[in-house]
This record gives sequence, structure tokens and C-alpha cells, in this order.
Amino acid sequence: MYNKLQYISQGETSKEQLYNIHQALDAGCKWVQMRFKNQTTKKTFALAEKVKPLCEEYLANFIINDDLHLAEQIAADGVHLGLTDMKIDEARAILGSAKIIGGTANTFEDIQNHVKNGCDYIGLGPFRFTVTKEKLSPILGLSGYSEILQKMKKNKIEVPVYAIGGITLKDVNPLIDIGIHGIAVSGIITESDEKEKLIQQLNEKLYADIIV
Ligand SMILES: Cc1ncc(COP(=O)(O)OP(=O)(O)O)c(N)n1
Ligand SMILES: Cc1nc(C(=O)O)sc1CCOP(=O)(O)O
Ligand SMILES: [Mg+2]
Repeated sequence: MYNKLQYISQGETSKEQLYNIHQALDAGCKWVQMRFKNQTTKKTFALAEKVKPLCEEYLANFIINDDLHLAEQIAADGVHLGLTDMKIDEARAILGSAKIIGGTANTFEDIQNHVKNGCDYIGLGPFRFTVTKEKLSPILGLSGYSEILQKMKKNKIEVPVYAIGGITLKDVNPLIDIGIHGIAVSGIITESDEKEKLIQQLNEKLYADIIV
């Protein structure tokens, strides 16, 4: 089962990215998606080369946003692909079955397509407005999520769905109650002054149903 909390990295420079990722790992994140937009191949490669051993040290999964070839080159654990990125089935043909491939969805039909094409998990969003990403798809809100998850159930589509977009601690319980598997967050972790406490609180809510 994939970790229920995915941290999506932030930072304007490689230094900031590395710092933020290191802080998130130190605070207990076990899954990092490196998202470093509008950079040269050389810069993203250099950053990924540093992030990979760091994630290994912290026993965290490491996936790359957008760039399948970078994920392949540095043998990351996988890749996250959006609706305008490389198609999931093409990516699967290149990466093989052992790697994680996540796909962005905004509608039930997106999820149907991704599952048909071999996607491992879905990033469904946006939950609400966020400044982290430009050109957002239509905002879903809790009712949008609920409608989509009900359609999945009716159609017996089983794939872990991660809520994304402006997620905060107070959103976790209602999202879990409607059947969301996990959350993918960026801003709340990057900006928190008490990252360890926040991650512990998020995990307590995300894993509340797991009996230990
Ligand atoms: C877990 C997760 N879900 C959705 C996204 C968004 O991907 P995409 O639509 O390709 O947008 P960018 O992140 O590339 O700007 C994601 N990255 N992760
Ligand atoms: C990267 C991304 N994708 C989204 C989508 O809706 O597809 S929302 C988003 C930003 C997530 O960061 P934050 O937790 O700071 O809002
Ligand atoms: Mg993308």
C-alpha cells in the first residue's frame, strides 16, 4: 500500500528545493514528488541526483513530476504525469510494471482512462484554489470528490485516490470519510514552522482506521 501522505516539493532554486525536501524528510515524510517546474534538464537532473540518495537514507519513495526520462535515467521509484504530460500507457511501456506511475484527474472519465492505461494511483484535484499551481482545472470541493468516488464504487474501479490542491489538516477527516486513500500536499508542509508535529497530525488522521 502506498504511503497516504505525498509531499510535493517546492522551491524557486535547486538549493531551496533540496532544503525543503530535506526538511520534509526530517519531519517524517515517506513519499516525495520532486516538482521543479520550468528548469533546464541539467538543473533538474542535478537536483534529482541529490534527492535520490536523500530519500533512500530516509526510506522514502521518490518520484519525479512530469519528466519520465529523468525518472528512468536516475532510477527513481516512479513518475507523476498530468493530463497534458506523456500518456500513462506510453510511460508504462517504458518504465515497466515495477515503477509507480501516478496520473492527474479532474473527472471520473479521467480516472477511467488512467486505470485502463495502467496507472497506479490518481491525484484528483483541485480540492480548492491553491497558488502552488497555475492553470487549475475546475475546483471539485468535497461534493465533487464524493460524486466521483461514488461513481468509482458503482463501476468497481479500485485505485488509490489522493486529494490534492489546497489541502489542510482539517480537510483530512471529511476526505477520508468519503473514501479518499491519501493526500498530496505542498504548501502546508513547506510553510509549516512545526513540520514534525503537522506530519504526525496528518498521519494520525490518515491512518486512524489502521489497528496497530
Ligand atoms: C499527486 C499529484 N496529483 C496531481 C498533480 C498535478 O499534475 P499536473 O496536472 O501534471 O500538474 P503539474 O504538477 O505538472 O503542474 C501532481 N503533480 N501530483
Ligand atoms: C501540483 C498540484 N496539482 C494540482 C491539481 O489540481 O492537479 S493542485 C497542485 C498544488 C498542490 O499544492 P498545495 O498543497 O500547496 O495546494
Ligand atoms: Mg505535470
